[in-house]
Amino acid sequence: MSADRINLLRTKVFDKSKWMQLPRDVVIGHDVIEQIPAVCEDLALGDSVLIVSGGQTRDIAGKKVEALLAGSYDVATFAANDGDPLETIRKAEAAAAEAGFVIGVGGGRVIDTAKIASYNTDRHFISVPTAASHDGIASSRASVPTAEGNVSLAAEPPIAVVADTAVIASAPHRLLASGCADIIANYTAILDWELSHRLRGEPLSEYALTLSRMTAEILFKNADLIKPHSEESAWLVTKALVSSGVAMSIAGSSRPGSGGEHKFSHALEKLAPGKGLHGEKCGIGAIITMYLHGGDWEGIRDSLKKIGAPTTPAGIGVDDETAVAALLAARTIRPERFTILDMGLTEESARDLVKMLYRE
Ligand SMILES: NC(=O)C1=CN([C@@H]2O[C@H](COP(=O)(O)OP(=O)(O)OC[C@H]3O[C@@H](n4cnc5c(N)ncnc54)[C@H](O)[C@@H]3O)[C@@H](O)[C@H]2O)C=CC1
Ligand SMILES: O=C(CO)COP(=O)(O)O
Ligand SMILES: [Zn+2]
Repeated sequence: MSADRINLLRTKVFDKSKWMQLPRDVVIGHDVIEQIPAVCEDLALGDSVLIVSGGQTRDIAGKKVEALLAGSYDVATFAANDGDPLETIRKAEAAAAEAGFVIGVGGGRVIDTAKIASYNTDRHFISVPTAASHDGIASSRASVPTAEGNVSLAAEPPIAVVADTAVIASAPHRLLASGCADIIANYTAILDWELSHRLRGEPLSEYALTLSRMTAEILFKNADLIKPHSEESAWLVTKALVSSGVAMSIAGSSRPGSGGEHKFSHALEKLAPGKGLHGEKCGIGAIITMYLHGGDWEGIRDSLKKIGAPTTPAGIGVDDETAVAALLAARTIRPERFTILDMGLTEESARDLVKMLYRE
């Protein structure tokens, strides 16, 4: 190797720098919500806390967290309502600026609101999921709906995750199944990432990719064990969701967990707002994108079925024509994120795919 080439490689190696932020304390298990005061004390985050939760999730666990901390901290609360997400985030930021640290208690929307507000006000954030419905529990990204479709924003990765399996197992099974589908979608997200790497030279993180794939594999292999209202299932899925979020934090983007199937899901959210949960739509999308990649699409469909997640647009109250429109509109969502759906899918093919792959 010439001296010039060696110097070039050296420069490349020494120029490289990356900052990954990962959770410090991850506490998962039965009744661990009781350990929140100990976690806060261990991390020495300050004297005042903002607890962000939703209308329903405040009753499910938010009030409990408020009561547990009331003796030792100055506690303020914020309700992440169903209104305009950007407006909610702005208000949450104003509230976070008055507190020493932030705790998000709820589903994906609440946790995203709390983690963006924390990031923008430079506050530490603790993630307390009430459902294993999404892999944003531990990630450093937030997915926020806008008029142009969901955008992926930088967000505060949780310094701690406290996931109480008793709370999570009590949630409707649909939420757990949706979280499983969000993880199973990692398979196709990774294939899209590799495609973009080969075709466009997009940088790839081997570690993030491997962790994301391994997480999907563990869940895929254990699909038979995922049962409604079982704490063991809640434990298995929550661990996978944390691991998938860590993969995103390693990558510094949602790439390891979000490809064409997510663009399809975001397009559906625009075309049929409120129909289906996030993970449900991603799982349905992954059936088609896996087929387009030439992979085991039937395996994806069958594991979703086993877990109890929907496998057709009809399963979430969406008609086939809307699914076709979402497949075609996927390319308009985050066009810089190249996926198999950005390779010239025609309307005729989209219609054929929907007819062929979405049969009960
Ligand atoms: N930041 C990231 O990396 C990621 C973010 N997301 C985002 O997360 C959101 C999806 O999260 P979801 O949790 O599916 O939606 P969500 O936050 O809207 O929650 C769905 C419903 O479940 C209810 N719920 C939560 N816990 C419950 C419990 N224990 N019992 C009964 N009901 C309960 C909520 O009140 C809500 O009505 C989307 O906005 C999505 O974009 C999804 C994946 C990754
Ligand atoms: O949902 C995600 C990973 O599961 C990430 O969300 P985005 O598709 O908005 O990046
Ligand atoms: Zn997702």
